[in-house]
Amino acid sequence: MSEKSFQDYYPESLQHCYGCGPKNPEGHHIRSFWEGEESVARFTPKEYHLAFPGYVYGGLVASLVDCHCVGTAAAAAYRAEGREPGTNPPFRYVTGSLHVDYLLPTPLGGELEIRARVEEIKGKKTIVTASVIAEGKVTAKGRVIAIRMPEHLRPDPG
Ligand SMILES: CCCCCCCC(=O)SCCNC(=O)CCNC(=O)[C@H](O)C(C)(C)COP(=O)(O)OP(=O)(O)OC[C@H]1O[C@@H](n2cnc3c(N)ncnc32)[C@H](O)[C@@H]1OP(=O)(O)O
Repeated sequence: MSEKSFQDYYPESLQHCYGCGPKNPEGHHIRSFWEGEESVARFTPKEYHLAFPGYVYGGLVASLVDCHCVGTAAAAAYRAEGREPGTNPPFRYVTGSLHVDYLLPTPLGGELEIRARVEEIKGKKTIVTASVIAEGKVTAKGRVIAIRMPEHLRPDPG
């Protein structure tokens, strides 16, 4: 895929996240994009991502919600300022809170779609909600409170 994802605009030093870092060879490489007012990520779990036969491990589902929503918070911050992603100063967010409701078992074997919406931007806090969709059904819903990364956690202050 040639289009740049939200995560491709993270500063290089922050591209190693296990969930979404493009530069983590062992990671999930979650990639998020705008589709109008929603953001979308697509991910196909591997056979070993199972919880019980035929269904996806809930921790993986939570990771998909987490990284997709945190990436959406960063992308939304650029949008709110009318700036292109990747322009300086870069926006960086971490997870303050991650809540997931598992509505149905998520079937293993096909592509999952994670669709998110920004509910609120208030100072350094952004609330993002997400749905995980498999075979046309919403199997999980999530809510993330993403917080602007504090200075002391930044590997590349600026
Ligand atoms: C970009 C990099 C790769 C992507 C990362 C992928 C996602 C991740 O896995 S990140 C790793 C997991 N998360 C962490 O390790 C974060 C650990 N926690 C922390 O560092 C801090 O507690 C942190 C940064 C979340 C908040 O600290 P701080 O900046 O001092 O926040 P603070 O000023 O107290 O609060 C700001 C606002 O956020 C809210 N808030 C802060 N923490 C939380 C929380 N845990 N839950 C809910 N709300 C919170 C506060 O209530 C406040 O809201 P309001 O403005 O409405 O009063």
